[in-house]
Amino acid sequence: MNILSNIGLSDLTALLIGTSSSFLLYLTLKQYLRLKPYRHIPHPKTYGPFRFFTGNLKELQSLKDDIGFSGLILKWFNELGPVFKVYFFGEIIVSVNGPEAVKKVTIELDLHKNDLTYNMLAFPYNERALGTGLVTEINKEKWKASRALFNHAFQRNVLKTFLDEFNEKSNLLMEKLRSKADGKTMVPMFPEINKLALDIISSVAFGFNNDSINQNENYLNKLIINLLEGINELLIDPLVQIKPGKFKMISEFKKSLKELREFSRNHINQRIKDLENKEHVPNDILTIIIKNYDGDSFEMEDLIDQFLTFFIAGQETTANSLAFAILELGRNPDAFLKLREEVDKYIGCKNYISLEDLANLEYTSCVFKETLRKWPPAPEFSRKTYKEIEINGVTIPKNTWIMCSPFISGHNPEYFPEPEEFKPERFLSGHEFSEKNLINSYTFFPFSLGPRNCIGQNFAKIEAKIFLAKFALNFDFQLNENQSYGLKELLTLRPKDGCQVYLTQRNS
Ligand code: HEM
Repeated sequence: MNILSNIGLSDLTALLIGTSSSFLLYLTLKQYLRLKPYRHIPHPKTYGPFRFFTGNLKELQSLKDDIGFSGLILKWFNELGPVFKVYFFGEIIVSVNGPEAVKKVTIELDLHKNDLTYNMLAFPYNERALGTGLVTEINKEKWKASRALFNHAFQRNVLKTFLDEFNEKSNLLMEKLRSKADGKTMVPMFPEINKLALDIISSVAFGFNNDSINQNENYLNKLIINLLEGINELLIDPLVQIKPGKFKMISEFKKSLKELREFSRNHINQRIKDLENKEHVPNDILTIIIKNYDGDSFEMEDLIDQFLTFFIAGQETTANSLAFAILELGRNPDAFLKLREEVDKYIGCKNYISLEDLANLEYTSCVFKETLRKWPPAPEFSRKTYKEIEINGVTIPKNTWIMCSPFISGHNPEYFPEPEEFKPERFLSGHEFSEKNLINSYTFFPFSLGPRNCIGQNFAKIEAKIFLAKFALNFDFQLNENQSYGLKELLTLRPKDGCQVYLTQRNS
């Protein structure tokens, strides 16, 4: 007789109940032990019948677009203070805030990047995307070697040699915008600025004329958009891979990634060949990298990772911040007039803006900084503790995912009174806040700090100031009142409705 037939229905039920209870007990114990070392760190209120497990998942899942993840953690910071944890299942993130904490994490302890977050950019859907590029390289020694190579290419004296490209691409965009400046055509500025940023990085970093500004739909632009969308989906929903409704998007993602890597490979190979044949090549960032290329330490796939990294890091962030800048200038016409007064005085009718001219544009710089304070495109960055550490008197265990937030700091009224107001003046030298040293590297850090700060910050500042100056010299504008001023927070922070304006050619 089969042994199972001897077991009655009630025995089976008892067995099932017993097994499930043991499993639940096991899960509870596991979660208890996981949370135990963090019990002393406050966390936001949790909701739902399984909140012991799901933690703060419910609030994270019901994020309002207008606030975004950054707005939510700002709310939690205001409720809980400088060090708090957020958790869902076994994942625990400790948010640390305040100048001392930021200095400790980024400089004094120089913590490693957190592999969990950066792996989603490096190898999303088990495909090689940004791979071991500069942003996503976790191994410190390998990262150091590539950073040393790139540092040279991003020095101001090297960037100076690319000013023609920065000017030329901005002029092209101004020309295109002039054709729409009838006061009636609604112009979505974000996609236009995005194309500008793509064309500049293509030309300055990789020496090719992408010309997306003059095209409605650009091949490279489309591939990059598909790539970012795929990564974004994964970041907000780790279960996306098993959802049939998302299969098409994932397949588009994989196809675009393959094409992008192929495009990069061909371009790099061509440049290597041209250099070997002593052909004339542009003295761009790619040439600098290849000339310094050490075959022992870099493979072609590594170079492709870097190529893609610069395309993405160099485009999204700057484009987002410039779209926010136009939105803020539209809502603060006095600031726009001051900026224009300055560019009229120092640039006037010059078509070419030099580094010396840029140095005179102090108010324009302040407008860019104030935009980055309110709307840092990379609103958080994460690190991992490699040993137990103490921050603000709070012990944080080894192997903890730590988060620092330029967004929280930028909205802290202690350093930035009336943080919701757009006041570029607070960054003027001699202003009471700069005098009191309230605004410093540890309260304002949109480009991060320490060894892993943004290598492209000078690049971004040049691009931003040239664009803003030329825009103010050429146009008057009104915002489309019907647009939302909310946030869209995916991989980066951007204006929800993409900054819609009506342009008119300026009456001088
Ligand atoms: C407004 C514009 C920009 C902002 C706000 C910004 C912000 C940042 C931040 C916060 C980081 C640190 C990220 C982290 O720790 O995970 C970073 C890293 C990086 N950024 Fe930017 N970025 C901007 C523009 C650019 C541009 C124009 C480029 C290239 C041309 C660039 C290339 C990079 C690279 C390669 C890294 C990684 C550096 C490393 O780890 O060594 N960024 N950026």
